[in-house]
Amino acid sequence: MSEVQAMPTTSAAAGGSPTAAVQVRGVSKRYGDRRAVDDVSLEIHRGEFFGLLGPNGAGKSTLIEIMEGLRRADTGTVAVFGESPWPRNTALLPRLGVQTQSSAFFVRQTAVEHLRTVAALYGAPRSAVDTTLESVGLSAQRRVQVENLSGGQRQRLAIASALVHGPELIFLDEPTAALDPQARRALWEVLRGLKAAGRTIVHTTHHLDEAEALCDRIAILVDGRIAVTDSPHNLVGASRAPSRLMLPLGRLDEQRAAAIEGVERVTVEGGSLVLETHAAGRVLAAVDRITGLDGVQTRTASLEDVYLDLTARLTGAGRSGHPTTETTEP
Ligand SMILES: Nc1ncnc2c1ncn2[C@@H]1O[C@H](COP(=O)(O)OP(=O)(O)OP(=O)(O)O)[C@@H](O)[C@H]1O
Repeated sequence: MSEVQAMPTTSAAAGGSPTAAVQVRGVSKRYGDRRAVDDVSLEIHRGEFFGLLGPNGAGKSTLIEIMEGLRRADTGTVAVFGESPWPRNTALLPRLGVQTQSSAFFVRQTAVEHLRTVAALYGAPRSAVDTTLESVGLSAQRRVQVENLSGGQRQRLAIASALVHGPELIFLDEPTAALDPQARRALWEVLRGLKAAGRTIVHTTHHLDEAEALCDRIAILVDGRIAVTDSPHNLVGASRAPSRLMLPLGRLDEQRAAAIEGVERVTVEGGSLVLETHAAGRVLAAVDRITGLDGVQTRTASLEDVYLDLTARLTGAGRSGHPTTETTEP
């Protein structure tokens, strides 16, 4: 993990909210007949770890690219540190770190040469190259040509390229998509270090556990519109998803389990008898009386449950089916 410099406190740019890193107001974007982003408004606070979630094709990349100044919105306004990122705003560039799903590389260079080139383009110190390579776990591959890196290693290099110049605002579009579990967890620690140092992070992911573990707030985008914005904690707390009690098969027959007061559904999943309930305490006590609690596992609602429930309700629903519930501020 590299050393991360704490952010100096900067005054807000003229016209921007002093607490906002990004302000999006009424932004829409069409590709032909396809409305990829539809009247989106949101505010990302300085120092916040903000997650953008949603099904494939929901418009996450389009929205993030508009915030980065890589795409132009058809309508609406975007302010990044109080300034418009479009047309390409060179004053903003050193303050932004951008990893896209199709990051470009100097493929004939080695990993370290590539990162030195990126660092030089931003005027970043050469010393940052080694610490950044180390932070993404690429020190051992520093002399490997970019074209010979594996998919996951290239992805780590793309992340390093977004971080090497110490940006204040970091956009990461599915940064852990191709990473193995260890690399994914190691990147979480890098990102937590950046957040602790006061950086603002905007992150898209399909890993709900990742969003739950890292994000202060998330927005769930469905069909180009924001369905909900809140902290994972609040969303899970307000969830209607049931708790699940899992018993080793053979401990309790299905009919008897279904007869326990408070049990709403009984299924068999991969060697377990699963009892769904909104009265976990009562059902656990009943299970304890019948068979004891040895080997019984419980799982309460997670962000994944909230996400699946929400997207199932909204996907394919008409436009009127989109409640926009901008909720708790951090
Ligand atoms: N350059 C483009 N030209 C035409 N249509 C596009 C273009 N880019 C995206 N789209 C369409 O716009 C919609 C939103 O795409 P976008 O890539 O923003 O979604 P996403 O939420 O990032 O998806 P994923 O999770 O699969 O990366 C999709 O229907 C996609 O096919």
